[in-house]
Amino acid sequence: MNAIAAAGVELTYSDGTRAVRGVDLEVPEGEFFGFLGPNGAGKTTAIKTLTTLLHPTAGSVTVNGFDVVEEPRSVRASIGYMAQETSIDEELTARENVRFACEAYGVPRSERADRIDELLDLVDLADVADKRSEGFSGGMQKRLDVAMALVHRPPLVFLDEPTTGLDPKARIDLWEYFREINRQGTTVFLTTQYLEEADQLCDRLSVIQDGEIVATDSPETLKSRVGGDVLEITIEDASDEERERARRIAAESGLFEEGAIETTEDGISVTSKAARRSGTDLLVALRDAGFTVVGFDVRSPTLDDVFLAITGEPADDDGEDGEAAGTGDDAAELEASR
Ligand SMILES: Nc1ncnc2c1ncn2[C@@H]1O[C@H](COP(=O)(O)OP(=O)(O)OP(=O)(O)O)[C@@H](O)[C@H]1O
Repeated sequence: MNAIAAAGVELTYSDGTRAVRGVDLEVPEGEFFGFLGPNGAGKTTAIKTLTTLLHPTAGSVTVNGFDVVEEPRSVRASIGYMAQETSIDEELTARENVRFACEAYGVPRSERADRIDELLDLVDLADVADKRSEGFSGGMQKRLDVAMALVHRPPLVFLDEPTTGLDPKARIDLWEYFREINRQGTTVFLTTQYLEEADQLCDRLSVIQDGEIVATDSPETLKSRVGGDVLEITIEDASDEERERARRIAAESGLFEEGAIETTEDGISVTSKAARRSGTDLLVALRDAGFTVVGFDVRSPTLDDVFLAITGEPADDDGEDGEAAGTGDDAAELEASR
């Protein structure tokens, strides 16, 4: 069975913003599925629609076999949801927070103590179980949030940008817990703006841009669409003419038969399978043509490169930033939907 099945889902806010436009989605049970997109792409709106916090303006969604509009209570009882904003009470200890979540989700009293220990252990907070969560680092708070989302052993858990704002170490730690949850059989639906996160964790992912899914595939396949690594070269005197001259030299060098060669703000970029192999040859060709190269970098494709390759446009070309508008009305949305 599919854990999530969405067809033609639209979500238009009351001010007319079409945040989700015709999303079709199927997530089989057991999958680690990602929703990848830049700020304001519609990830949070989509996740709130799947978790019953917002009503779709059109289309249909079933989650664990329940219709999100007809059977919202059954949907909620069968999912865990870790929102972007933490749901922990800083006045309470880690254990008290998880106990509170057990009460909220109706975990039978006799099972609570064991469940709390098991979950605090899973997210490595057993040692600080009886400390007030006030002093917890961002990463510890997120881990506690994860534990609280899992108290009722949901077969499906939604994680909305769970590692945004964390340092790299805390992020990598969290990934391990997410993997473990998935290994134990829980379907995971994760939204993220980080390609690396999606790459590390997801079996499959959809790329969302301006409310529409523009690609769905495994991370490997998506990255391969970029067509190789990205070589970035910075030149001294990066006037329009000089950047264009450098671009032509790269294009005519014969070093990169397949791939894209473009001017950038301060030089050129080459996206090609041969980027690593032939990068130094290009440096020599540029030097011979009188250029002074002041920067040189070969890197794996990033989210922006995937976006560029898939859509032909940089990820945030339209300059939209949904963060402020996206978080301001959460309480009202929750109220309205209950
Ligand atoms: N309550 C709201 N009312 C009107 N427009 C909204 C509301 N919430 C979000 N939007 C708009 O809907 C679009 C999608 O926003 P959403 O928060 O879903 O994106 P996101 O991909 O989750 O971004 P972020 O990474 O910033 O959370 C944006 O254009 C945003 O400005």
